[in-house]
Amino acid sequence: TQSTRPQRLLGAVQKNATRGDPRSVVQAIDQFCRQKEWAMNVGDEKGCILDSVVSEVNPATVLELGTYCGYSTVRIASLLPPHAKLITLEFNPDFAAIARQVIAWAGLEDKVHLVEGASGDWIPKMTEQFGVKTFDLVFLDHWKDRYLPDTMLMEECGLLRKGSILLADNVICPGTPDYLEYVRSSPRYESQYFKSHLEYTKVEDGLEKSVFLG
Ligand SMILES: Cc1ccc(Cc2cc(O)c(O)c(C(=O)NC/C=C/[C@H]3O[C@@H](n4cnc5c(N)ncnc54)[C@H](O)[C@@H]3O)c2)cc1
Ligand SMILES: [Mg+2]
Repeated sequence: TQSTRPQRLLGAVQKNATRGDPRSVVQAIDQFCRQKEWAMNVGDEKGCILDSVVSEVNPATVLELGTYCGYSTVRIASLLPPHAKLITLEFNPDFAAIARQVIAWAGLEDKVHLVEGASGDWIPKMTEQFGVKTFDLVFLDHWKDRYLPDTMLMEECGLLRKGSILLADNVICPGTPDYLEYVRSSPRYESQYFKSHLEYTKVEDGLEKSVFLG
């Protein structure tokens, strides 16, 4: 039977990356996506912006919405301080299975909790299930029409505190117009746009960093 693109991406990691070396896992995926098959990872260019925000925030608790194959999960987890926790939500079981193996190849299982399920169901359960009071950093990279409802849900559930950072991928391409309008016009957020390109292409895209003001 035919393999899937995520399965071929995992194969490239297992073939070209060194076990326990997150940077080599990231490099293997970027090489696969540039030379073999495009895939919707945040990529190397926007990935550098993601890295700089993670390093600046130095978060103890991170939520990622939309794991896909675990590329950004590995980038983020590799920069976390000891005892920090990254919870990543993925509702497609096939993608979740691939991501678990990519995260394991990088040797980051202890820092990552991959939850198989939908953000709308799991955001309200974060505190009771994982003992998380608030998130220091949230990386949004799931279906683009879920960014706004999930942000409002996180506010309602008290998961954001004064200074929590939301970092959103693809605010230009594919685009998240309702989310962008909300975080840029709401007095409860201070937003900043980081211009970049759609992963592995010359098409404009960017990340929006929004600080929750409480
Ligand atoms: C027109 C066009 C098409 C594609 C592109 C290129 C392009 C570039 C990009 O960086 C992109 O992130 C995307 C994109 O569509 N990303 C959607 C990513 C979803 C992943 O998250 C999972 N998921 C989706 N909703 C949920 C949810 N509620 N709870 C839990 N997991 C969820 C899915 O199971 C997938 O694992 C597309 C650009 C332009
Ligand atoms: Mg994306």
